[in-house]
Amino acid sequence: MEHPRLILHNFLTEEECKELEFIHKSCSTVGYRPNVFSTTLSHLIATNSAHLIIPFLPIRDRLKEKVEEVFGCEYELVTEFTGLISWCKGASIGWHSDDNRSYLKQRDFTAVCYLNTYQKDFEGGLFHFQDGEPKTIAPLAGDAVMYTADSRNTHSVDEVTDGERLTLALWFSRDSSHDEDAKLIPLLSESLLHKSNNMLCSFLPLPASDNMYWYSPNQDSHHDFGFDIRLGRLHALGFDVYYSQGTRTSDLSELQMEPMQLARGDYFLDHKFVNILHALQVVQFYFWKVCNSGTIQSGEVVQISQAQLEKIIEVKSVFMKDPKLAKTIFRSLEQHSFGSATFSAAITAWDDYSCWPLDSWLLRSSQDNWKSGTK
Ligand SMILES: O=C(O)CCC(=O)C(=O)O
Ligand SMILES: [Fe+2]
Repeated sequence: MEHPRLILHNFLTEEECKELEFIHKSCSTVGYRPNVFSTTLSHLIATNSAHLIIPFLPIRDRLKEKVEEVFGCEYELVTEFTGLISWCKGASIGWHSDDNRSYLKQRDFTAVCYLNTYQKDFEGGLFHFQDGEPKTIAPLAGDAVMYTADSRNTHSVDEVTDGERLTLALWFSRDSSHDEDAKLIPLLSESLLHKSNNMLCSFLPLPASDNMYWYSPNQDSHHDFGFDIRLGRLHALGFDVYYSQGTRTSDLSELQMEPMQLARGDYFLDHKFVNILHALQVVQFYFWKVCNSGTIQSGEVVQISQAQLEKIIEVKSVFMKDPKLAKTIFRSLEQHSFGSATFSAAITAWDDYSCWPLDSWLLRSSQDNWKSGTK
């Protein structure tokens, strides 16, 4: 093959795409390029969200097997990197091959799964190969593209002009010293060991350092411009954030660890979240699982007072220097409806989702999903 590559339609189900989208919109941090956001497996473990790596594992194995088969690999590959990557308005990448840096030479194969769809969820963002066929790929949720990481597959991605273009990206290597599992397993056992007995079943997120969540239009982590992406995502979905103690005593890195409440219009949702990351996870869970069920009833809400409103505005002035920009960056082309009663139901459902019994986890980790990391 002059240009070893393959496109597979419907490689992922719609449900798999939606679950990964939920994880990304709950947990992403600022990425390695402007207007790009990423969620890595090590980040999920480090933020006490290890249960969220589970949906990745079977997909990762399926992809690796497919790549080995398609490219006729004679020995087993290792997964070098697995991550969710989203490109928002303004993101693009010029012609390159994926092994074009000295520290990327171990990358032999690339697999990109599209988790959402061109002209439905975002505008722009077409993928092009420089030579050979197919030349241009319009991302379609569920499709996977696989290619060798060398210069036979030089490619580019057009600038995204609206919405958020989301992919699951993996790189595979022949060099077993670059196996990402070898890094993840110690992190994972550490994270599980530190859970006290009565916490075994619940994963409450622990935010990473606050600058990992700070979007800045010109890539410096300057807190005078840009916004906190957790608040930005909440804001784009119509929520404000309330800390009962206000912001006077805390800076951003302290505040992100504090319990808080969500506000919407002139009322509160009557629930205390352990921190802003927890609130974001529940909100994203709601929009993934519940909001499409329709009926909007009034639920448990509390009227906001003037003094409380002032605290909300204060939080915004710390976390969001540029609210308009946050809405542009995280604009969804889909419309979302919201019902506070169905939201209460989502809080309970989310507790079940984030409750991963340790026994079955350990059982699973000793089985084939992790075989390459433990051999
Ligand atoms: O998202 C894509 O379609 C490809 C992205 C890419 O080329 C890269 O991350 O190296
Ligand atoms: Fe690339």
